[in-house]
Amino acid sequence: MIIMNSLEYIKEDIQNIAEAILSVLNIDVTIVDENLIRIAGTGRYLRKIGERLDGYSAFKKSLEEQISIIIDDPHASNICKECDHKTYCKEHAEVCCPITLDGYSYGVIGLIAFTESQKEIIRENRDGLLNFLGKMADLISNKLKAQINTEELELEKKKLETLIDSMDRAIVSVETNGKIDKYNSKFKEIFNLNDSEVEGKSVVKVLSFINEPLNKDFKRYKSGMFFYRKDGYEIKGIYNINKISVKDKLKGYVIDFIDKREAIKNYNRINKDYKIVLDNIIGESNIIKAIKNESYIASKSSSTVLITGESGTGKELFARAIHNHSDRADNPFIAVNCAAIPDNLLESELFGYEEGAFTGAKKGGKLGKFELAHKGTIFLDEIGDMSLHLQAKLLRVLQERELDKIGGKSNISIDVRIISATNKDLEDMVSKGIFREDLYYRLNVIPIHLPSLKERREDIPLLIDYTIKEYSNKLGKNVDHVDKDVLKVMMDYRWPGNIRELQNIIEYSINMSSSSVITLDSIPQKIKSTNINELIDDNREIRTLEDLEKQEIIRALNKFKNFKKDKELVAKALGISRATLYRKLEKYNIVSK
Ligand SMILES: Nc1ncnc2c1ncn2[C@@H]1O[C@H](COP(=O)(O)OP(=O)(O)OP(=O)(O)O)[C@@H](O)[C@H]1O
Repeated sequence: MIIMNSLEYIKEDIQNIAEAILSVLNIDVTIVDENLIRIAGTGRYLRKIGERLDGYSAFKKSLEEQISIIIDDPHASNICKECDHKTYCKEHAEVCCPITLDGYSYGVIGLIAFTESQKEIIRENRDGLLNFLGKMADLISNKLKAQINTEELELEKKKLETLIDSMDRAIVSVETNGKIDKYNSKFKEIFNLNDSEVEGKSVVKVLSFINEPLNKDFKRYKSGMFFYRKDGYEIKGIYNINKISVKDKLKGYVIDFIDKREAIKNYNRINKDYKIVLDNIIGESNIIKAIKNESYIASKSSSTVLITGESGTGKELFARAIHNHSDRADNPFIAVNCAAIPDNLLESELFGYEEGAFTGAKKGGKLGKFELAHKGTIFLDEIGDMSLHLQAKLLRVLQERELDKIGGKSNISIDVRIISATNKDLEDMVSKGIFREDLYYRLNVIPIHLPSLKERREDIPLLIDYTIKEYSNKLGKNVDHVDKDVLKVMMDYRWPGNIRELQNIIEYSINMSSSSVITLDSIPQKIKSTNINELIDDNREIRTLEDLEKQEIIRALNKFKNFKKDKELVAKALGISRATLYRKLEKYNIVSK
């Protein structure tokens, strides 16, 4: 919208003013705009509205020099002598005055005498008329100012409305008595309301959960969780109430609301540009290529995926890429680290609870990660750390596709794809009875095993290159490669922490580098002497040989348990005879089928 700051836009008012002046003074009036185009006029000037005053004239001088001019004797006037219209001018006298606003000329208003008697009026009232015309010019410029202000306000209002309407937050402003004043479209949308249910209504009638914070305990509840129900429609989210004060006087409130599920969806949408896809995962080794291929196939299915691999091998990265290639990509990807949350909290984190489920339960209850991941993917990282109690609950969710919330009266059906990951040997845990076998099979429909970095050394140069770029950028340095000695050391190193460790080492080295190349001087000491470090780095408890032997036998038995000639295969795999195998089973008290 362009602000209409020209007399053209108030010409009707100006014409009324011209006619009013004529009726009082009985002298013709004409008004031109900043381009000397006549926009109002009386008498013979009425027909000339819209015409332009060409050439030099008193009006032009008045406009350009912002001065009032009075001509009561055209023959003696210097202005008239120079005027381009002098040969056919029928004017006997004139008074004109510039219309200015904020130092800018918007036009000129003039009184014109076409008869001797009109000329006499001008002559006799020179000062009075000049003063009067000045007042009329002010009247017009004030009118123009009011018009500009109104349009500016209108423009600001439109901008604000558009801004507020395009927000992904619902917003409502209320007066001090709680009456709804303004709201945006998102507000109606998330609460499933139409204008007639909102306009002028009391906010606590529309949203009962606002009653307490607004009327009882503002300090305590100025933000909180809400649960809203209307005709079978339900949403949960978070509200914030802000006071609006003018000169320390409370004038009302602005309340904003976030629909939790939508916020997560939007988060995912916003991050779409940075969404990891399989092509962005660095690695050209055959093994990684094969895994990318398996992952792509897995992304097109809704079966569970179990990603195994040492810490830092990219399990979460692959899980995200699988989600992003799937038809769930527009819905949430929710990652939960089962090892990082204490067991009693993990249950409510995963499954949520209803309001009043237990002492200390939050008002409005809590949405569980499974609910948040509805129609998307949940990534259960470190699944091997989940307690048996929660394993049983998870199994139920997998089997029934329903959630049984703590304190919930009814079950909630969910549509979530499960990808889990672990760096533990789940099969071993199953054999020891610390991971449920039935759950293991449910989770492991599509197994993906990520190799450690040392198993795909050919990818190390690529990863170094990529990571240098990433961290050089982040740290504002211009390091761009490693020299050949560093490359050799890095190719030989054992990388127990895999890619995460490689990132850590590159970040350190970039910090230590003073040129564009990373040399042996800038890399950490620990990776320079691989062999010694292998010994130092491996902090695992030393196990007895008997213990190791027992574990390997159990592993082999598990591996071949579904084969007919399992004992023969086990013995062969262990490099011992069947008789020795039986002896050892007895020795270690291992019961097998
Ligand atoms: N192939 C890869 N290309 C680029 N970066 C990678 C690659 N694989 C992993 N990374 C990066 O390495 C880091 C560790 O990856 P991620 O967290 O996926 O590993 P993880 O196996 O899930 O680790 P943990 O078991 O410790 O949770 C992340 O910063 C990730 O972006």
